[in-house]
Amino acid sequence: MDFPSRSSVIIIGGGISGISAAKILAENSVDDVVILEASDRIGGRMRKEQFGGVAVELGAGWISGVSGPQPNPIWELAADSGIRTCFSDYSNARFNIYDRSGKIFPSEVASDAYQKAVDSAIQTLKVEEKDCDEENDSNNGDNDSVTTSNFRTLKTPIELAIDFMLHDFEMAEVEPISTYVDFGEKEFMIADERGYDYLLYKMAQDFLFTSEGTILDTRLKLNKVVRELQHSRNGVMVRTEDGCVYEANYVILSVSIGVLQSDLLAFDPPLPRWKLEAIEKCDVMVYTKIFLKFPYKFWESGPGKEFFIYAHERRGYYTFWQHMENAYPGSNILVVTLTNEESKRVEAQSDEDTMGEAMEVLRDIFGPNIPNAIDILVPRWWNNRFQRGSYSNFPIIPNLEHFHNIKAPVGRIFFTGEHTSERFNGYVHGGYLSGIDTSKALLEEIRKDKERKSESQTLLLEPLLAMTGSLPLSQQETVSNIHKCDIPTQLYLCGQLGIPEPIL
Ligand SMILES: Cc1cc2nc3c(=O)[nH]c(=O)nc-3n(C[C@H](O)[C@H](O)[C@H](O)COP(=O)(O)OP(=O)(O)OC[C@H]3O[C@@H](n4cnc5c(N)ncnc54)[C@H](O)[C@@H]3O)c2cc1C
Repeated sequence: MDFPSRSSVIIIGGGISGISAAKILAENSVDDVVILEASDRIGGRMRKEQFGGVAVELGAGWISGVSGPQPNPIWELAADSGIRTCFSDYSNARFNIYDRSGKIFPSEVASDAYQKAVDSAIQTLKVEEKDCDEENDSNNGDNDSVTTSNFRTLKTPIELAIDFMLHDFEMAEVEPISTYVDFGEKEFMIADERGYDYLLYKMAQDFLFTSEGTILDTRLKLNKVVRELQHSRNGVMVRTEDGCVYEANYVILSVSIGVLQSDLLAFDPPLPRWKLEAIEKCDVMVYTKIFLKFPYKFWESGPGKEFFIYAHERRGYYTFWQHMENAYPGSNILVVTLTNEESKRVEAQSDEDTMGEAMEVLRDIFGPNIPNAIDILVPRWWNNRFQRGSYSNFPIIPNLEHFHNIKAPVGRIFFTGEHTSERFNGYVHGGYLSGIDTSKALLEEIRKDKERKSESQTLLLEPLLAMTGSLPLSQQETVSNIHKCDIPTQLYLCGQLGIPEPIL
């Protein structure tokens, strides 16, 4: 029988949180860490793909909050790696709202609508705050039902505009206000052929890759879909879909909140109720960027025109558009962002149908004579079983117990990932910082464990040595050398010698 390979720590998932966790462990001399990654690459939700002649970011694309006194740490990593970025300001989108006849809302209407949306959002916050106070009331899972039901039936232009601002707020809901408080407001977009995930490869180059750039497969195992985690007496057994078994003293689980909510992973013993509740309470946002390539540019691309909004009665229907001229001049690519139910609907239909719908919208805005798109790229984050959504979305009013429980370890399984970041959930920097925090917590646990072991070793030795004289000579030698053995071996010897095991 093959024994499972054993290491100090297994990290499940090779996104930014898993890689930053591995880096901290490597820097602290925990050398036998193994990363099991389900897909054929590292990066997770940082993912570029070639489309229309350029590298587009299907997942994370922006570095948020780079203008505060203390910059977002990802901004520093980007600067160190020399990755190209460009300034991107979607706040101007509110002045480029088109109705279905292609007319732009007057700027006073847009400003007024924006103010009303802010007021309404504040109202919603108050309702959420009240809900939070009544925490134990049953939750029907429809957090924004007040907002949605109030605005779905409104039809006048100004009300329609408010609705689209609220949609924008919904998208922004994932951006905890604390990000701006800490790091400042400005956002930069990745505009580099190497992609956002290049930062991860740079970060991992010393411990996951050889100097020639090939993967150190003792440390990083790709295409390993973990299906089961089983606590054993002094570690965790991890089983993958291809039938392999790995064992470690500890596991860091960095899969997304969507995966935790799905049935991809089985736990033995099952996760405790408090953990399951925390996982269930966390919303998963689906956010989809659809890329369309055109033979030539027919949209405006001057200052303040990077983003535009389409106002349709159906909220969130091909609402939020961006051209890629700033990032990739001459690429003739438009991006439209969908969220939640619209994302799921579009994921379920053919790309051809999606292209047809998007073209209809663009013809409403720019008239019938614009050219057809020549290519489309529709990422499917919701249907990807290694993601099941785009990012976590906590209620705006945070519940500290919830945050505590979502990241708290269960036995020897430690949890990390953007959803475990109290302040920056939903973000790349949330993932990055959570990986660091989790590794530090694990290092502390390893230190305490060592202390406990040396105490219990003494505990074990004392009764054994006291008995030495009464043992036959052949066994006395075994006992005098027993301190050289690890605890499991000592326990085994106790059994062999008929000495009762001390309670450790
Ligand atoms: C469309 C989109 C746009 C975004 N835009 C931005 C943005 O502009 N700025 C920003 O800061 N953030 C953005 N984000 C969020 C950001 O991408 C994430 O917060 C961050 O990348 C999460 O990192 P993570 O390590 O927590 O998780 P992940 O990147 O999801 O890493 C988890 C890893 O676990 C692996 N895995 C899953 N299940 C298993 C299993 N059973 N066995 C083994 N491995 C498994 C996955 O394949 C994945 O590689 C965006 C995300 C999306 C999807």
